[in-house]
Amino acid sequence: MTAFSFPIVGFDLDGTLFDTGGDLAAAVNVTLAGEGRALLPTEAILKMVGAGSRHMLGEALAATGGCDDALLDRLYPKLLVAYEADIARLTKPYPGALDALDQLAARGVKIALVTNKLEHLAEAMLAGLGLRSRFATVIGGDTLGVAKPDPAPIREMIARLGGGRAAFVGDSRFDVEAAHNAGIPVVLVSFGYRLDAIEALHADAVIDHFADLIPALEALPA
Ligand SMILES: O=C(O)COP(=O)(O)O
Ligand SMILES: [Mg+2]
Repeated sequence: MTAFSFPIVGFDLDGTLFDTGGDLAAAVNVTLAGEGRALLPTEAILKMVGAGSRHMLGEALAATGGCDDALLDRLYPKLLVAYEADIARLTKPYPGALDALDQLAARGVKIALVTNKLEHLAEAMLAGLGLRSRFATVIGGDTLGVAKPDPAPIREMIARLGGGRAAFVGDSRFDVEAAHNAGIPVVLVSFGYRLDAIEALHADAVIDHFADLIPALEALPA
């Protein structure tokens, strides 16, 4: 078998490999309820995911009566406690995600997780689902002090995995920009948590199902 075109493939977590929206939305709503705020529908909360959980909470507070830094500082720890307490209750891999990881691993590809979730929460979620061993490395939004769309997490992924040609798979503007800022191509999944229209993001490829991932990676220009 000839070597796969990308010896390193990185994945975003929320809305890409894992449907985390139910548990994220529950934690946001527990936090809003504790403040006497109105609850938000899951679909509204999903549009707030991508730039980290503090940003998500800020948007949720802004949408339910207002937000300032002092309020966010006070409620953010509560959100994290609520989320970690139930981090893998509704969360599950998207259809075909684990198969795609298996197929890449069978081709000798090194697989990374690069998320804007806090690293310890990403680790807790993976441990809760028994899936940590699928990833050669996990880089969170707080691992380097800068998060996607900064290219640093993508560059760190490539460095940790020994260098070589890499591609990234994500669901949001933050993923496309981080990958392109690091100079690597990005495959966008159409089913994740996205505020922007797909066409506005200029991904190198778009897939609707993980069964299409390997052909999409193979079709990317060398
Ligand atoms: O925590 C977030 O807002 C987003 O996390 P992600 O980078 O895995 O999509
Ligand atoms: Mg995402």
